Amino acid sequence: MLALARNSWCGQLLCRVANIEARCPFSKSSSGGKQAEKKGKYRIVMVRHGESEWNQKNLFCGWFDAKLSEKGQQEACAAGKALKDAKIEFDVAHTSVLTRAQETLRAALKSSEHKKIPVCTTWRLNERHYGGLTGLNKAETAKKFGEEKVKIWRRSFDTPPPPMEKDHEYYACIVEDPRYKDQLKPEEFPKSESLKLTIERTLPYWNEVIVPQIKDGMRVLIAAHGNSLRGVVKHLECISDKDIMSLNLPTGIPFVYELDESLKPLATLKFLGDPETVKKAMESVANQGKAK
Ligand SMILES: O=C(OP(=O)(O)O)[C@H](O)COP(=O)(O)O
Repeated sequence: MLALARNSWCGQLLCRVANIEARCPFSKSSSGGKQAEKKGKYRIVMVRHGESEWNQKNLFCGWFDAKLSEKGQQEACAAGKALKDAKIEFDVAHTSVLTRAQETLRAALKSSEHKKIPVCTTWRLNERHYGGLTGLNKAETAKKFGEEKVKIWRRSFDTPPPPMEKDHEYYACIVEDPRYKDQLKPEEFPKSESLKLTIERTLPYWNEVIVPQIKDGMRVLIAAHGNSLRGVVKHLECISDKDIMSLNLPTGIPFVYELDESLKPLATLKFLGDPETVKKAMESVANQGKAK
């Protein structure tokens, strides 16, 4: 069953050839000083895309296909430089179907002067579907519904935002996007997703496509989104449903996991960036839901 599913997902992947230190302040164990980094049997690197035009305007984005802002493009190039400085190379990359993640991947690989590698795209790495909130300003939504409510919509584990109905301004451009035609039946299309639901469709791809590649010794890079990556981080680090609420991933700063033979992280995620910058960027993401 799983093997079949794996083949079918692989078949659906749009694989193409692309031309393309700081510790995480989130975890107590991440604040440590200058101990030598332990090297794992395997390594995985992930990056949330650079700032998008909708991140810049502080809008709930989800499956809307926003492009990178100019700052986001610079962040993507800086991510590539950080990877190059850390001498980290890849054999394969995975990304979502959304332009902001793909642009980030392309720019990062280019600025790191990386060799051409296969790039696999899948809707399973898409950002969570933000439902009826899509296109709304986060601060204005907090003013209208209260910061607590917005925090629940943004960060609770299993409360999805209100559904996106057919008359929603962005319904048609998302549901009728031809990139989903062979991947999702109309009835399978999410109307909104909690982190739990996002994990339920991301993890099978992680387990069936990415894990086998890592175990085959391939060096893997994932360029995706704030919440699809929070799901992967939650899974890898076995973070509780409650504690995951306080993880806010910054845009455009790659993070690395050293993994043991069973793919258990040796330590929490390590950002390739200045600790103070990473901390501020994480706080800034958390504060997007404040009424201001
Ligand atoms: O589309 C989004 O995420 P993305 O910018 O990582 O793709 C969301 O709007 C992120 O918002 P959140 O940080 O309020 O969950």
